[in-house]
This record gives sequence, structure tokens and C-alpha cells, in this order.
Amino acid sequence: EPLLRFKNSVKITKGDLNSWRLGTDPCNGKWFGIYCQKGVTVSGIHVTRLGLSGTINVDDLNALPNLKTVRLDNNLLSGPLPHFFKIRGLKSIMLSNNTFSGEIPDDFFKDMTKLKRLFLDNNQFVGKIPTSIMQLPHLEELHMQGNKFSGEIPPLIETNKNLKSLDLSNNQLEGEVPASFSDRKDLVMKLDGNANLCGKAVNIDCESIDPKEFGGDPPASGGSNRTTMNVVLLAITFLIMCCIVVGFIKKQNKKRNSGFRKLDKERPSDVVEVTVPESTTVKRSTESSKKRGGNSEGGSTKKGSSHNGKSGGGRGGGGGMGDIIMVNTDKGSFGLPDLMKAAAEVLGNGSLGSAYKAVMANGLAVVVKRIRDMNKLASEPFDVEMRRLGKIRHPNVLTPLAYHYRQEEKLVVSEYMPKSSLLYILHGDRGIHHSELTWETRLKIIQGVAHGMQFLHEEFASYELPHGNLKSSNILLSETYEPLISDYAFLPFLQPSNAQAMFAYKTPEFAQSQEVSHKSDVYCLGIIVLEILTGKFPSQYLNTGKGGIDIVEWVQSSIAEHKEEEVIDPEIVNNAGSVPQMLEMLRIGAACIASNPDERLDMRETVRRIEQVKK
Ligand SMILES: Nc1ncnc2c1ncn2[C@@H]1O[C@H](COP(=O)(O)OP(=O)(O)OP(=O)(O)O)[C@@H](O)[C@H]1O
Repeated sequence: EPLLRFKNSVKITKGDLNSWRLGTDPCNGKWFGIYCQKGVTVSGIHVTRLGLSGTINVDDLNALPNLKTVRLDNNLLSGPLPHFFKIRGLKSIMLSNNTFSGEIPDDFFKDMTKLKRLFLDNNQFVGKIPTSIMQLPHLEELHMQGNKFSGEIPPLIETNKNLKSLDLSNNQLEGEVPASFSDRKDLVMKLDGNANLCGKAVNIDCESIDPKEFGGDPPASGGSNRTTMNVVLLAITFLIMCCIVVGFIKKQNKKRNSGFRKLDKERPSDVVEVTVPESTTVKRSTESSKKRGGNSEGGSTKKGSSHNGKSGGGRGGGGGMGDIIMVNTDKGSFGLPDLMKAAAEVLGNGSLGSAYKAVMANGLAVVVKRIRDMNKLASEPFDVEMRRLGKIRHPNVLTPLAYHYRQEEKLVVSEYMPKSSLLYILHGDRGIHHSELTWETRLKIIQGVAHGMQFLHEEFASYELPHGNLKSSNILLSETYEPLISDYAFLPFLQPSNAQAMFAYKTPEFAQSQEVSHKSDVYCLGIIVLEILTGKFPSQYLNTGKGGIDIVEWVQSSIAEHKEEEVIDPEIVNNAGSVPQMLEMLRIGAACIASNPDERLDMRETVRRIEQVKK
């Protein structure tokens, strides 16, 4: 009834909520955009992009005792911020891209102590940012960009250690950014587009700004003249520096552009196609195929800093503008010239861009991923985010080595893994690597992937999608078949339209209600588990859905018909003593792919159950 009252109070101009019908159970999985806890009580309303207009009456929703998420972004809702403080258990409020307006009372959020995510961006709010927001103890993500908030930013409560993402860009904020933000190393902050902010966080000395601009007291006479002089001098110095930097960049770009053309041209002429049965195509050079079969020279992971830092171009760590910036020097340092001189080959074109293998003069083989439209972040937050990835250390997670940032091009460099990906080993050929895929090896891979995912979910707990693109081509294998997860935590870098190329956006909940969450990663992990057990290429990986096998449908119907054993890869099922473990793993995989995310296992439970499966 509360939901129906809510439905009747708003106007729907695109699509409908006809699946919300009196007399039917909202937790039966059929009510569009309704999520339930344990299948019994409504915990989430995710009604986005339906052209909803009108004002929300929170009293209608207040009767839902377990409501935790309200997601009404990308609609046409208007009026002041609805009184969500009446629903004290709310953890996420997402109202981005509507036309809400007016001031928000300073104490609006004071009782919403459970709130973790607040998205009010791209509305028409005015006035000060309420102090009570920054007092929230569990706040993790705060997005208020693209409004007309003014005044100073209130300081963050000291006991909040959770805030990971703060976007206040494109408002009219002013004054010094409180130290409680600038001192936080792990906080990704966007403050650009506010003309009058100063302080460490924005690299502007507050002393150098005329306090009149902030409506502050003017200094004693004489001081004002001095301040004006200082500002003029600063402006001149800044202009001269800009000219020098622009000249330098132009010169560098000239050199670099020719270098990148060279990288493109160096694709070997002997590229052959290795067809992955029933599915996709991986391009490899014949030379590298030979190497995989025999010696592993091409995959050398020899340590070494080429030319020991003498090769010009940006060196690791320092990294001139537009050069290669090292974020992890475990394998030594290199610069753009080293990469330009390396023999390169195309590995493949993925959904996010293309990948090249490059073997440098010192023997270090790397993969350079050229990622399309990775342009959500400006260079500074991009750097912060990449350095964060560069610090990751886990035996089952591949840490990037370096990156390159230019407006029109972003590259991410990682170590080349000679045994290639799980996708290739499972479906690429029926050669030696495939026959090595015994049950023990497969179990080791599943358990390694589970550990890596658990780590990523802890490390990036505040991200909407800690991985986002987990699939077998993004699981690389070491010489000993230890899996290394790659291409994780990319969501902050990508524009929403581009992000949808990632596998987490192929889940049933995204198809139904454009929803992604940590449970999307669980779904992707479930597909991996089933892919390894069945040895079949999942049609879910393909955009068309044509080719491969609908692994979800196949496994679910085999379980319903008690014919689970039939789906296990014949190459391992003859290991009779281990069949019970394989079947247990199949059931875990199946519990990860439930179409309702509320009925799906969560990552912690998935990993716990996977760990318990013994050889
Ligand atoms: N570090 C690496 N070592 C060895 N092979 C790699 C490495 N990184 C990627 N590859 C392989 O290169 C190929 C292309 O990779 P790429 O990441 O561009 O595409 P993808 O994984 O198919 O799709 P997506 O862009 O969605 O990640 C894949 O087969 C992948 O397994």
C-alpha cells in the first residue's frame, strides 16, 4: 500500500509501473525496481529514468520499516528535498539529475546516522551545504556537484573515517577547504568549478586571495594595496609559467605523437587469429604462441629499470606531464621512450579498448591497455586513483605498473602474464594448458579468484562496483596457475555510457532496473565459477547473446531437474572422488547468479563457502 500510494503521487511520463499491482507481493521479483530483504520486506526502491515528475511525499514510504535505498535519479522530480530524514534507516539516497531546488535546512541530516551514500548532484539546490551532512559518522560517498550551493564547506566530523568520495564541483562555494578534507589521503575529491575556494586541497594560498571576495573584513589600509600588488605579481608569474608549460607540452606532444604512431605500426604482420570456440576471437602473434608452447622468454618478468633512469622522457615516479607515470616499481622503472622502442603486438580488442604486448629492451614484457573514453577524471584525480591502484598488493590481484594521461589518450601498463587469461586457457585451444586444467587446478583458480575478489571488496568497499568487469579474460594466470585479477576498480574513471560496456552491466538487475551494486560482482564471480566447472563459454559475455551457451539457464535447469552432474566438464568429471566437491561448487555458483540480487549470496558468504570446498 505505501508503494502504491507513492506510485499514485507521482506522474510517470516515460515507461510505467504497471507491475506494481494491489493484491500481488512486491517481493515476488516482478515489481519493477523493488528490492527485498530475504524476499520478505522491501529494502530498496530503484525507480530511475521513468520521467517521474511531481513531489515526493515521504510519509508514503515511511511505512516501509526496512527501506535502505531510495534511488530516484534521472527523473523530472522537483520541489524541496523530500523529508527523507523521517526514514531513519536509509543508507543510500540517490536523487541525481532531477530538478529539486531550494535550500536544505542545516540540521536536515542530523538523525540519519546510517546514511552512507548521498547523491544530490545536478539539481538546483541553493544555499549552504548543511553542516549535519559532514557530521554523519558513516558517510562514504557524497556527490553534490552541479548545484548552486554557496558559502563555505563545513568541516568533516573527526570520527568519520569512511568518506572515500566527495564531489562538490561546479557550485558557488568559497573560502578555505577545511583541513579535515585536505589531510585525508584516501579521499577522492572534486572541487573544481568553484571560483572562490582556496587552501591546500585546491592548491591556492588563502592569503593570496582578497578577503573581500569572501565577504570578509578588509585588511587595514595599506594591506589592501599590498594584497592587490601580490595578486598582480602572482598573476604575471602564473601567465609566464603557463607560456613555458604550454610550449613544453607542444614540444613533447610532437615527439610523443610520432611515438604512438610507431607503436601502432609495430603490429606484427604475422598476426594470426586463434578462434575461441563458439565465441570470441583473440589475436596473437605466431611468435608468442610458440613461446607459450615452449620457452617463456616473451613472458619474462625479469626485474630491471631500463637504462637505469638515463633514457630521457619522464622517469618512474617523477613522470613529466603526459609521460609514463610509474605507480608501482616492483618490476623496475621505465619511461615512454622504452615503451616506444619495444617490440609490440596486438593482444586483442576488448569492450573498453585495445591491449598491446610490448617487450622492452631489458626483457620486461608489459601489456599496454589503451582505454577508450577513460575521461571522467581530470589528470589530478586520475593520478590519485591510479596511485591507489599501484599500491595494491595481493597474490591474486594484478597491480598496474604505470599509466599515461593525455586529454585524448589514457594508457594503463601492467605486467604481461605469459600463460595469458583464463578465457584463453579454457576456450582458446585444446592444447597443453587445457589438459593441465585438472580439478585441483580449477579449484585453485576459483579459490584464488575468490580471495582476490574478497580483497578488492574490502579495499574498494565504498565503490559502487569494486571490480565491475570480472570475466575470464580479466583473470590472468601465473606459471603455477595462480590467478591474478586485472582491470578492477575502473568505474571512477569511466563516463556512465562507457561504463556500461563492463560485464557488471549485463546482470539481470541492470537489464530490469539499471541497477548495479556489489552483488553485480557476485553475479560475475558466479559466471566464472560455472564457466570453470562446465568448461563452456558463457553466452552472457557476448553483446548479442548469440554463441556460447546460456550458462545461467543451463545450470539452473540442470539443478531443477537434479541432473547437475551432466553439466560438469567431461574432462574433470571422471575424477569420481571429487564429484561431490564439484557439485557443491556448482551450487555455490548457482547461488551467485540468482536473478534477484537480494536472493544472491553476498561476497563474504560466497568466499566463505568457496574456501570450504576441499580438493
Ligand atoms: N597482463 C596481461 N597479460 C597477458 N594477457 C593479457 C594481459 N592483459 C590482458 N591480456 C589479454 O589481452 C586480451 C585483450 O585484453 P583486453 O583487456 O583489452 O580485453 P578483454 O579483457 O577481452 O575486454 P575488456 O576491455 O572488457 O577488459 C585479452 O585476451 C586478455 O586476456
